[in-house]
Amino acid sequence: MMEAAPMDWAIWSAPVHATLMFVIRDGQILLIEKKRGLGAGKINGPGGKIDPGESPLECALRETEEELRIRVLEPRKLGELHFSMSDFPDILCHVYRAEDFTGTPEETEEAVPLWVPIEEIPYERMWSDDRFWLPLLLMEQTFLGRFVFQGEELVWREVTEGVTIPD
Ligand SMILES: COc1nc(N)nc2c1ncn2[C@H]1C[C@H](O)[C@@H](COP(=O)(O)OP(=O)(O)OP(=O)(O)O)O1
Repeated sequence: MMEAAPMDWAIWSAPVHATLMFVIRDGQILLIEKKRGLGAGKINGPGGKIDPGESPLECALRETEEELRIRVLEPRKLGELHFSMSDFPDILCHVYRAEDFTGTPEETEEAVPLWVPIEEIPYERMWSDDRFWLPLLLMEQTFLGRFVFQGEELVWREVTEGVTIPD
């Protein structure tokens, strides 16, 4: 892991904005096995890219409904992830947590739902940044994560907790 940031985050901006949604209930977290798109084959939360004219919250709700057929209730934004990528446009990702939803998670063309005990989160099957911020979301702490990837290898990271997160 490099010591100094390999880029100037003060002037960084992302061409792609996206979302992730994590539902936590009864000591378990609702994850997906992603069937297509960026990160296909990995375990992640439901989510996706923000459409033109859509707010981050609207996107997180829409993507969760499209991928799992559930409607999340009272989500809270807890974090932001800034990804500098080598072979994909950079991404700013808004991260939400919720405890309740309507409907029953079901497999779709995009995702397979997975309920996992929070002590058994399969980080080895997830993007390698996740282990550095998902524990904060589980503790209901806010966070700003900045990550530099070369391909799928995480080469630099910085995670700040307890920050004020914009909507
Ligand atoms: C680089 O590290 C990442 N880590 C994590 N945890 N999640 C990531 C990372 N990079 C992207 N993501 C998330 C953000 C989004 O939820 C998805 C990517 O969105 P996707 O490409 O699937 O967007 P859709 O709009 O659903 O796809 P289509 O364009 O195919 O409709 O991954």
